[in-house]
Amino acid sequence: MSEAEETLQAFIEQLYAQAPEAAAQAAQALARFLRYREELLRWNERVNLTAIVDPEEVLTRHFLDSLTILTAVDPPICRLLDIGSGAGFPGLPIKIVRPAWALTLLEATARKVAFLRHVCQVLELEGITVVHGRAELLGRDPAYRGAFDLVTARAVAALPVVLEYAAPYCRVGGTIVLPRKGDSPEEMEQGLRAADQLGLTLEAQLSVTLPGLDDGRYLLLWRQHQPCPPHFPRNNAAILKHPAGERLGGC
Ligand SMILES: C[S@@+](CC[C@H](N)C(=O)[O-])C[C@H]1O[C@@H](n2cnc3c(N)ncnc32)[C@H](O)[C@@H]1O
Repeated sequence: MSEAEETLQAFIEQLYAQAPEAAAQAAQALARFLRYREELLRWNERVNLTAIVDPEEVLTRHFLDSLTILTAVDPPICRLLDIGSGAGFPGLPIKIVRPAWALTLLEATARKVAFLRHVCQVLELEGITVVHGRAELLGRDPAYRGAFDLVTARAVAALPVVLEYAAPYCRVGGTIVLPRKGDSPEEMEQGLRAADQLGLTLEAQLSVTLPGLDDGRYLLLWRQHQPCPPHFPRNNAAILKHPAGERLGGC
């Protein structure tokens, strides 16, 4: 077993420590991760899904990195939405170790959606909905509005933009967890102003260190303390041109 595999296994075993039949559940989860990696790298040869192609790095930079979200929030049951999921990160690794959660993967790019549908079938996981669509459009649909306990999005957009994508989906009292890296102080400040407009409060900033990779990752944990105002999300042109929290010019 490689070093990265051992680290992933140890992390999974820790997550299952309290569960009955912990060893069997951890072994099943690890087997799913290895199958997931196999499918990801096989598809990636003909469909561009990820720039991370080293098998060890898939385990750390994709799987372990996704699982660190559970160090911030880990309810027994949860409706989880992963926005801009790409090849499934961070939503699908979380689902592998928390199979009772209901997961929705939202992704705008058709080839990634095709991979997500394929890999969910191969992994034989129930309770996953893969949606081909754009966050700023679906966020206006009453069926999705305030319908999730936990919303995640990794590497999707600048902080104020991703907050506007995420807040409309989060129920009051629910949580948004964003894995981030390298936000400037200005982006962070604008994110805080955006949060204010979107009914969110920043509850925690938790640093994350992956094995052999101390590259300044952190999780931002936001609470939806009041409903997201109905005029959000705006259309994408407006979101990108005038991100929420933007300082207005003038004298
Ligand atoms: C850099 S990739 C990150 C993928 C994955 N979250 C990860 O961390 O590996 C960004 C993904 O977000 C998707 N995306 C960007 N904007 C989106 C939007 N408005 N709605 C849905 N998906 C979006 C893109 O298609 C792309 O797959």
